[in-house]
Amino acid sequence: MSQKTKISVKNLELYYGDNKALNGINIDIAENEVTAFIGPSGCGKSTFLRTLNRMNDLIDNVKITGVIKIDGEDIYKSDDVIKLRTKVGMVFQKPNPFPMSIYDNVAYGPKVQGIRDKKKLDEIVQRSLKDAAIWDEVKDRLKTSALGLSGGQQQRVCIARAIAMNPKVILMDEPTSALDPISTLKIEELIQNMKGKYTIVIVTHNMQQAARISDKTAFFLSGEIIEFDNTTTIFTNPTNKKTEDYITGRFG
Ligand SMILES: Nc1ncnc2c1ncn2[C@@H]1O[C@H](COP(=O)(O)OP(=O)(O)OP(=O)(O)O)[C@@H](O)[C@H]1O
Repeated sequence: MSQKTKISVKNLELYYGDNKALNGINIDIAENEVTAFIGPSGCGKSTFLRTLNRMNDLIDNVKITGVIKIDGEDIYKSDDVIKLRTKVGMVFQKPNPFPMSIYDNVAYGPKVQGIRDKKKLDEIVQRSLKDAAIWDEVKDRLKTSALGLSGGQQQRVCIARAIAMNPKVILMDEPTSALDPISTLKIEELIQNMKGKYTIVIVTHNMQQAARISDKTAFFLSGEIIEFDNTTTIFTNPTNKKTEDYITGRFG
């Protein structure tokens, strides 16, 4: 497994107005691994995840200080947010396919990028749906609406839509919290199969899920990272008493 740093964060602070939501965040996220963020509600996991592709830029009154580098480039120094979001894709809590066909959902991004060749688009759609482990279920109904799929299938189409942009990093904000256990298992298997090819950062409320699928885990509390280590260490032998209290269910 590669240990190269993909995302390096130094002294990150984030304010919503006067409210400090992230405080002194320092973390190096390894390339092609799965990194999980856990912690109680409101501790800043989603806020931090959103800083990694500048989604917080869309919110009024947000102030960010510190440095986030991806592949050594300061992402807040560049004006090209579109390029950043192409490289750093995102999958949300609730499956949010566009109200269009399965094919068009996946081909949408590549078309916006200027790819017009039908054969090339067919290839991208097929590869992305295969990589998202949903090809076999949808290959005979590509032209039907994505909204007609089950929630779990919709979420895999959304993952295919992210993959179609050829990202290097995929951010997932509680991607299974709206899904049933079987769909959750399929997404977890998919995440396992995607690592090695993508750097995946996932926010999850489900500690068993973090333990099952991630290589590294960061435990957040009140806008700070309390502990960050190999997932097995966090769950079996944490250094910090607060981590231990959280993972043993004493609070949160
Ligand atoms: N758009 C926003 N405007 C103002 N404050 C916000 C905004 N989004 C989040 N916050 C605040 O920032 C803090 C961190 O929220 P965040 O959603 O990042 O936490 P979280 O750990 O992801 O929580 P949850 O697990 O419940 O999703 C909270 O106090 C929250 O109220």
